[in-house]
Amino acid sequence: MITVQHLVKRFGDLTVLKDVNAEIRRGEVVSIIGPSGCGKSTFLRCLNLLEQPTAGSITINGVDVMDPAADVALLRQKMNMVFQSFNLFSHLTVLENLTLGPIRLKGQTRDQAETRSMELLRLVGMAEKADSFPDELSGGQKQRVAIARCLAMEPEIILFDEPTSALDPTMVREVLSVIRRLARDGMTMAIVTHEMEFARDVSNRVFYMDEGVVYEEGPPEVIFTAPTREKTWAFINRVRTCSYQIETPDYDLYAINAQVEEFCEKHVLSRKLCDNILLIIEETLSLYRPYLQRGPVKVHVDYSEKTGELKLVFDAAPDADNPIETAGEDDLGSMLIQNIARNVSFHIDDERSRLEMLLPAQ
Ligand SMILES: Nc1ncnc2c1ncn2[C@@H]1O[C@H](COP(=O)(O)OP(=O)(O)OP(=O)(O)O)[C@@H](O)[C@H]1O
Repeated sequence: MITVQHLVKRFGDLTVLKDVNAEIRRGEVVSIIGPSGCGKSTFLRCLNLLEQPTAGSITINGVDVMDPAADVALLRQKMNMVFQSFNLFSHLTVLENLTLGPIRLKGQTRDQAETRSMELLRLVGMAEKADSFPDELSGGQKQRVAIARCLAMEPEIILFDEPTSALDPTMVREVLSVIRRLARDGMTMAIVTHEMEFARDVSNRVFYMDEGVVYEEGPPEVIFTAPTREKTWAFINRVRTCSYQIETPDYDLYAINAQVEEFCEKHVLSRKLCDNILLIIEETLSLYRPYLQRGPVKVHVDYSEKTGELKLVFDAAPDADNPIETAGEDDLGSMLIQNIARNVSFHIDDERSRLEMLLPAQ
C-alpha cells in the first residue's frame, strides 16, 4: 500500500533520515520504535508531506506522492495523522471538530457529517461530550476525539505520532484501548510509540529505527524477544554496557577487574554475578591468549535491566577459532565457563569473530 524507497531527510546540515526503505501493507499495524531523536516522527511526517523529503520516493497505491502534481490535501485525507498534542480547534465543539473536514473537504451535507460523526464519537466513547469544547475534556478524552476526527475523513491509513506521550497513565490506557479496537477492525496504522508493551501486542510488524534507517524490522515476537542486530537488542533490553580492549598477551587483569567491579557497583549487580563475570573474563581471556599475538580482543559486558541478564561478548579477529572448543572438554577453564554461562555461541563473519554467552542474574 505504501512503499518508501531511499528516503532522505535533512534539516540544514543534520541528516535525520539517511536511507529509509519500508513497506506498509493494507490492514497492517506497524509500530515504529527507536531511541529519542532517531527520526521516527520525521519519517511519519515525511509520509504525508508535513515535512518535505530531501530525496527518495514514497508511493501510496502506486501513486508517487512526491510528484509536484500530487494532490497534497487528498493525500493527507488518505494518510490522516493523529498528533501527540491533539491539535483540536478549541473554538469549536467536539462535534464541530469532527464535521468540519467532511463538510469542507469531502462535500458532505451537515446532516450526513453529523450522523457519521456521532457514530464515530460512540465508537471512541465520546458521544456524551459532543457539545463540549476541547478545553472541558481531559487529555485522554481529547485524544479520543482527535482519533474520531481522523476517522471522519475515512483515511486509508492512520499515522499516529506518539499519541500517548502527553498523557498520564490512566489516560494512556483509554487511548490505547481505542487504537486496539481499530486494529481489531482491520484499520491500517503506523504508530510511532514509546509504549513497548503496546507495540508488542497491537502490531503485526515493528520497525526499529536507528542511524537514519529502518535498522531492523520484523514481527513483534522476533523484535522484542530475539532481534538479530546489536543495537535493536540493546534498545529492547535497555542495556547498560561497557567494553575493554585487550591488546597483548600481557594484559593487565587487575585493571580490567577493577573496571568490572565499578560497573557492577554502578548497576547494583549482585556480588555473585560480579564474581562470575570476573571469573569468566579471566578464564576466557586466558583461552584467547594465543590469538592475542595476532590482534586485539574486545570484551563487551552488556547488562539488560529488563531481563536481569548479563551478556558477555568476546570480539576477535575473524581467523580466531572458538577458544572453548580449541581448549577441549577437559580443560578446566573451558569446563568452568560451560558450567556458569548459558547459551554459549560462536559466530564468524567477514570482519570479526564473536564468542557470546549469557550469565544469569542469580
Ligand atoms: N523542523 C525541524 N528542524 C530542524 N531539526 C529538526 C526538525 N524536526 C526534527 N528535527 C531534528 O531531527 C531529529 C529527529 O527528530 P524526530 O522528532 O523525528 O525524532 P524522534 O525519533 O521522533 O524523537 P522522539 O522519540 O524524541 O520524539 C532531532 O535531532 C530533531 O531535533
